[in-house]
Amino acid sequence: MNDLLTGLNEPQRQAVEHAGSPLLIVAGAGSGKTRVLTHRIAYLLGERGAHPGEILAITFTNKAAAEMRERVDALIGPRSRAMWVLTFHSACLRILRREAHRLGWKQSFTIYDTDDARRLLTQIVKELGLDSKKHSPRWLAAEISRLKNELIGPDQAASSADDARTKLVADVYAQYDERLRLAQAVDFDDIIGSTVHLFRAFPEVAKSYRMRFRHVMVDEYQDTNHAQYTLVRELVGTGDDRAELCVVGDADQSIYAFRGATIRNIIEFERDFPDAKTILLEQNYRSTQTILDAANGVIRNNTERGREKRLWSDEGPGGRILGHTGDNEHDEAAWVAGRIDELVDAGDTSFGDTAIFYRTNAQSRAFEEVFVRRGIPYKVVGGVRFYERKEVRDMLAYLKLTANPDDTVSAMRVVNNPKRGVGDRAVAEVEALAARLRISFPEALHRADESAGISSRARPGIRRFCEIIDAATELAKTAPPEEVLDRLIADTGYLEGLEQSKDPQDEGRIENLQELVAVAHEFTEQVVRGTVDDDEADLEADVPSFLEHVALVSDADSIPDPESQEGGVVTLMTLHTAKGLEFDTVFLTGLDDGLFPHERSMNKPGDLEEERRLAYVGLTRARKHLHLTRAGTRNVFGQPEYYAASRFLAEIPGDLIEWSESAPPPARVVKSKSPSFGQPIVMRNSGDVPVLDVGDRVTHDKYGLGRVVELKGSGPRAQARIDFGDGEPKWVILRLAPVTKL
Ligand SMILES: Nc1ncnc2c1ncn2[C@@H]1O[C@H](COP(=O)(O)OP(=O)(O)OP(=O)(O)O)[C@@H](O)[C@H]1O
Ligand SMILES: [Mg+2]
Repeated sequence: MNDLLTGLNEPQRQAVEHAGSPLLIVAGAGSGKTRVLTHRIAYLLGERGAHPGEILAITFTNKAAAEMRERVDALIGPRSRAMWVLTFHSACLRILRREAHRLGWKQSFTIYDTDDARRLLTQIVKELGLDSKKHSPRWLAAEISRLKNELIGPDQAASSADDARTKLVADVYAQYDERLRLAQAVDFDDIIGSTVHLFRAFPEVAKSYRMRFRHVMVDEYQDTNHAQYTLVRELVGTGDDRAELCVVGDADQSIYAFRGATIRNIIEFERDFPDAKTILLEQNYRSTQTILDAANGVIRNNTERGREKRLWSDEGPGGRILGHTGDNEHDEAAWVAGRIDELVDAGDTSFGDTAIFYRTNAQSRAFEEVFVRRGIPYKVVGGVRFYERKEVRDMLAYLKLTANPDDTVSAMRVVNNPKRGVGDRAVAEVEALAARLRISFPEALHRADESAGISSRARPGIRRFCEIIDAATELAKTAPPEEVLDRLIADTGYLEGLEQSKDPQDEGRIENLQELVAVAHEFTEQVVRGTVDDDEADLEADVPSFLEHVALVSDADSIPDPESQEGGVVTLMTLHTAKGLEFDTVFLTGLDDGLFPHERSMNKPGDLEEERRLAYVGLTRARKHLHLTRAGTRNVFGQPEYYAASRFLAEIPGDLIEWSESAPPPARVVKSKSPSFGQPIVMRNSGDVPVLDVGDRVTHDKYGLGRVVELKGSGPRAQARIDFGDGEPKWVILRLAPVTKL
């Protein structure tokens, strides 16, 4: 059989070979959907004569995109560069940058993230004289986002508004839209919506992309919203010249309803493409049957489901799922840590192949504390992100102004930060000037000197601010982003302020700024080396490209590579981030009713079903060792709160789970080096890690005699791969494993 088709089962092979009509692959978790996409790309290139430039593959995160590219790279080599393997947002941005002029935009338009957008809304709420408690910017942002995801513009929102609430939203939306435009900025939803608009307003542009991308593929299709779906339809077309489309998804894993994702997309797919072929994949290659049975037991309780699926696995039943109810969250975390040590110790898993999932970011803390104490290497994905820190955002605001002189939100953020005598009153005066001349706020700052309406006390500060921005803008024309940042950090006096501060936190802030410069430097290096994306990316080592890179960073991008360090690190993340990933060992934690399912979701059946899908996603990430834990009692604002067991636990057939009592976690006791002493000794400390060479003969308390075949790491990280004569040699961490040299 063809090389590109080996390692695929029959329906997978069909999906890879299918040509012509649109293809929909709906299949459960771990059935090889992503694998099919990757092989399909390779097959298109290798067998069907497609050029890499004709391929557009959409994945959900930048990280997934990088992985897919890597796999294709391994299959076909550097030719893969010309493919577009991107998220919806990166692909649309790339298109928008090229076509900006058609929409009357400057090419250097700015992206407003959630925080920027909320600031702008706060400002609008204030200006419209609304009560921000009753109409919170957060709520308004969600309402506007919902409209945008449905491709409803401000005019349409206004004309269909029929009560006070919808009218108010429409008013704010119109203002918001205008202000974005004035600031030459787009929010995340606009990135998609404007691309759809571009294709609709300029059919010839749509056609040129359709002629270019003859093969369009979308992973995690269940999480696309209406705007994204429409984009795909516009791009692929429905006429004679339509491109080949292949989408893969699982309705049971749809977990982004709050971002407008809807199962409707699968129904619409079959309506818009009546000749679409649907392929089902039923064999799961990831998990043991026990894990699948548990996942099926849970998801079965949802009424809103796609097709009935009968997922099965060839992996055998595997071990039982282990459950633990802690006395509190610290006990829960300690049990998890104990269990990780136990598994790693026995050579049954590595840190890098272990993940901890929870419902909300705040839950990571208890785990971090115990991991630090026990020396378990770990990484928390998400949480308070680097780019959300105040000092980082401040500097990025300065940087954004060098790329886009009309960026109002950024200018308002930093015009008096560090303080330079431009107080609230002066800001209001400049705003009034901007409104009078219908220009952006930063432009009004530049014209403050000509206007009588600006108080003279604020003028020197405004002038200084404009000088700093102008000088950096000039520099940005030729210098890489890290140099511009360096200059800004110095010119603004921001660093000086932090250095002179007595606040101990400010030291950390200085480090964060250094880190930001380092990130920019790394970005430049990557671009120069050409490792970032392809030759067609229009990507340069300049400020706009760097800002775009920063704007599109997502939590999932920082998921550590299992191979990145010796033995890797345990990954902690929310369930939402876990989508599409797999790990040998999984701990699904915090299974307390009110926490998971989240209490906000408990009154609405639709929301509860979404939580259940989230549980299904979590359960199906595990290959071999699945653990379910809860705390029962948790500290909430310093008070113990009692929780009942998550209702999802009761949905898992009882005989699949082996519960341990809320006893202290098994003490880490390692048997004596020489079993004949029979006396347990406490865990090795790093002092007595045995020094081994390849070829040495050893004895392991559990596995018996073995021979060292490979070594890596040193000190407490030293690991040995030992052949015990019973199949694959096992990796053990010498600090932990009961191994003695003979
Ligand atoms: N035919 C096959 N033979 C061997 N292994 C396979 C086969 N198909 C898939 N796998 C493996 O099964 C695992 C799950 O595959 P993949 O991640 O593609 O599934 P998925 O359907 O995309 O899952 P999810 O719904 O979680 O995104 C991967 O490790 C993959 O390499
Ligand atoms: Mg997948």
